[in-house]
Amino acid sequence: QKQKLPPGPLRLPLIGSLHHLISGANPHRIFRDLARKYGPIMYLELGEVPTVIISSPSMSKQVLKTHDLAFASRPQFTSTDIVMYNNKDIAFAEYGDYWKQMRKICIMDLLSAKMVKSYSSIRKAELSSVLSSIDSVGGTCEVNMTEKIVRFTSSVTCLLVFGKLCRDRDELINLMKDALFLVGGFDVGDFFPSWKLLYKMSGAKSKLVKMHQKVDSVLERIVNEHIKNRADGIRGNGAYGAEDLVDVFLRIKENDQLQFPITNDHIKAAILDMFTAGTETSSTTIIWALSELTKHPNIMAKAQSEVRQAFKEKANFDEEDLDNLPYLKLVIKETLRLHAPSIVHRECREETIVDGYTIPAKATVLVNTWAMGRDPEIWDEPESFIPERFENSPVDYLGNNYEYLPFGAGKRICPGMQFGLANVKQPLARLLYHFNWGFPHGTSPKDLDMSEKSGLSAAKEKDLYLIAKTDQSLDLVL
Ligand code: HEM
Repeated sequence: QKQKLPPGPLRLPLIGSLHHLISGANPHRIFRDLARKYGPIMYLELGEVPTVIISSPSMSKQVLKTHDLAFASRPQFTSTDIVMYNNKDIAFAEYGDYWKQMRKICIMDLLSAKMVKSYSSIRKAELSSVLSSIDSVGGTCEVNMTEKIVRFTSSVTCLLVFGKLCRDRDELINLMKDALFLVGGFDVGDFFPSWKLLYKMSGAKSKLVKMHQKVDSVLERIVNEHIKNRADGIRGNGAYGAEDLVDVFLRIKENDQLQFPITNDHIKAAILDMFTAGTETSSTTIIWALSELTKHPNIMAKAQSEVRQAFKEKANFDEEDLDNLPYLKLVIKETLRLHAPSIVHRECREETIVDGYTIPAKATVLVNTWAMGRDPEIWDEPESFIPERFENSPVDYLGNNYEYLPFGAGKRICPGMQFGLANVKQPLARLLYHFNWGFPHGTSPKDLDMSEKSGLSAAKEKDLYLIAKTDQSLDLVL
């Protein structure tokens, strides 16, 4: 029987639909514009790779719920294969028993609610140091808030993963940043998997291999230090005496019931996931929220008044109290509508019929969550930042509302959701509590550039510079 592929633009010989991507615009915008013409399930060929773009809630539900199992794999890229130890991590692993084992460890042992709570002291201490550094500028000079926030989320991840053994933190953070950059990029060879020579010719492969060797030697050294400490009877290398994530893995490694025994490579790959999947996503959300708040002074005033009221006469900034900030929660939800990671990547495991169309096995399936977050068919005034739209609304980010999928949905939904939200909520609350915010001299909210970078996390392209004046009348110290 002849396949009926979804509709899509004309494909050129050899390059298929790749010419649509050469304009340099962000892929999520290009796909949104094409979908307006060809519909919410659209077929492209990016070089040799059959690709299906999904852009509506009902089609997303088909892919992420009705046929969840058929779409539970990830496309495999040269870059992740090299950097992630042959995709031995969680985020890029193919669907199968190995991924199931690693994901279970991630959910039960690394990112459970109990563990997320136990990371609170790390968050608090790192945040205090960021706040003091902002305060030290004294409200006179502009502060690069992008730099401060990226440093905060990377430091929290470093301490969480490597504990006290995270000695050369700056070096490690920079190294991870480089590795992340390489993983985020497409290589031309990924579009032409049968042309092996292209990988070599593009030069990207040798760059990746060199970077991987550099990262690997640092990670190997740190993992081995943990192994030595364990052999010497030191069980908790964590920043505050408990286990760090490498300790947790080494403990699990000793369990001989595991279907796939854990090696150093598995540990290093999972560690890299914490940086690639967890760090930029959290910092991007904080930066966008702060940008939207400073751009909208009325919303800022409302959120700030809620935070200051909630912590009035408190002795401490306890994480439990952050649950009593309903307006801040709406601000975060609205930020995640407009500025969530742009596209959810999946791979079709077996030929599947969706809405009467054939999705071929091995096709890459991209759910354009960014486009749905701004679809005028779904949202009133979709381009405006209105936290109140989520007030008394049942729509949440738990993966059941297919118009709003900041953490994805189904089998591969983000396992770091609670950790990510904790990493976003606390810094935002404290930044609003302690400081009054303004724009650098001569600029105003309308000058704030809100364009995004290309890339999965849809981060803000230009760094956010603000003036932060410490409000001396408040009870809590930095
Ligand atoms: C605001 C913060 C975050 C956002 C918006 C976010 C978003 C996402 C999205 C959209 C996916 C793809 C889901 C899918 O395919 O359906 C994902 C996957 C993933 N995320 Fe997050 N994430 C965040 C924070 C974190 C954190 C803090 C961690 C861990 C430290 C983390 C670890 C992961 C992992 C391991 C995966 C892959 C899961 C799998 O393939 O089974 N994320 N995330």
